[in-house]
Amino acid sequence: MPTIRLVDITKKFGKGSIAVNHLNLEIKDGDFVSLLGPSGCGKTTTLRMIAGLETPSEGEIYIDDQLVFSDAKGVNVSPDKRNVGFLFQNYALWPHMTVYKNISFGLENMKWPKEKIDARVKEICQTMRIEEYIQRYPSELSGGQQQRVAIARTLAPNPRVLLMDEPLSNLDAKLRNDMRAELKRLHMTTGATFVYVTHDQSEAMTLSSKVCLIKEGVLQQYCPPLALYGEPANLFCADFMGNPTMNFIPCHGIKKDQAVELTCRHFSVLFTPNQPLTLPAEGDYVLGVRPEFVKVRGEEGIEGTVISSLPSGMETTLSLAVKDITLSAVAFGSVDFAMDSVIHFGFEGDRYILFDAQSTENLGLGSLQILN
Ligand SMILES: Nc1ncnc2c1ncn2[C@@H]1O[C@H](COP(=O)(O)OP(=O)(O)OP(=O)(O)O)[C@@H](O)[C@H]1O
Repeated sequence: MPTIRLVDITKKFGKGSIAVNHLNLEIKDGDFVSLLGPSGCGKTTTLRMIAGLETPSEGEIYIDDQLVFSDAKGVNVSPDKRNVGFLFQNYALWPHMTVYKNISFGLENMKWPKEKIDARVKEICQTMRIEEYIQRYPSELSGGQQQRVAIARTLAPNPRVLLMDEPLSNLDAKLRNDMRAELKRLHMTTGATFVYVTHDQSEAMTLSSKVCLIKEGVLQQYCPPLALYGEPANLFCADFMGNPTMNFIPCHGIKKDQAVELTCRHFSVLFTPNQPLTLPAEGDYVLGVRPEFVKVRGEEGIEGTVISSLPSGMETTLSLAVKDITLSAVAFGSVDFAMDSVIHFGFEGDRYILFDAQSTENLGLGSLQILN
């Protein structure tokens, strides 16, 4: 049973500007969904429409099969009746209240009995590992501790759905990592549905069970993060996921039975698709190669010059030039390649992607064989 369903949701601000364009999305019970995309693509607007803080221009929203918004039927359930919790970037705790009071206050407003409130506050403080700060004021806590209190406050009423808008963006890198792990653990233990706005692809990648990648208000792809990484729907999705980013090599292709001979300016390769493809006799393509699939070898393969080599301990990121084509490569382990040295590289496996140069769509995955 889906928890949240958006049906053909559009949001227009003023006259021309369309923030969200005919969005259809089904978020299943217990999912951890990230709304991901560049600044201004409509992530926050989408989250706020689910919460009831923004009114869609068109479409319908269901939460737990209850219709909470419909322009056609004139339904618009108020935010406090949607049984969702929100956590925003500026999670302002009440400075004049202790941690205990910050958490209990909302429950008191909901007319919970006193003993139940007390038990719940203690329980949630234990879950968030903030029991020892229960009598402190926010000013006596670190940023990470304050953030944990804010999460505890949001989770206290047991919302089935937790909506979060870049909740970690004010924290430093180390704390952000700790809080990511905390959120993931929390998602497992509460069994709640999390909807999480971020513009950080690595955050979406590591946290979510599904990623909803949006560009200019239009949904590009909605799938588990590894599927988005390995089988991006188009060039935009491929480029957005991964760091260093995917190599895109423009080429001209001529069909050879099931395979395509690709001429990429300074070298040619034979692309053999994993599944049969229907392709024209000739066409323009973009070959997508993840940096980890550029395999640096001894003396065989395509010749490249090392522009830069960045060993980081576990892996080494290389920038290679094949005349005027620049490629990134990631080699496992700490290997320092000398600047300007000549190396050779090849291709292994079957995760290379053929994109249509015009439509930018992913046509299929396959393997590569160097021809010259
Ligand atoms: N109240 C508003 N009035 C007019 N335009 C708005 C309003 N709120 C958002 N927009 C516009 O709608 C579009 C989507 O905004 P939104 O805040 O949803 O993007 P976002 O993906 O969350 O961006 P960011 O990552 O920068 O927060 C943007 O072009 C924005 O300028």
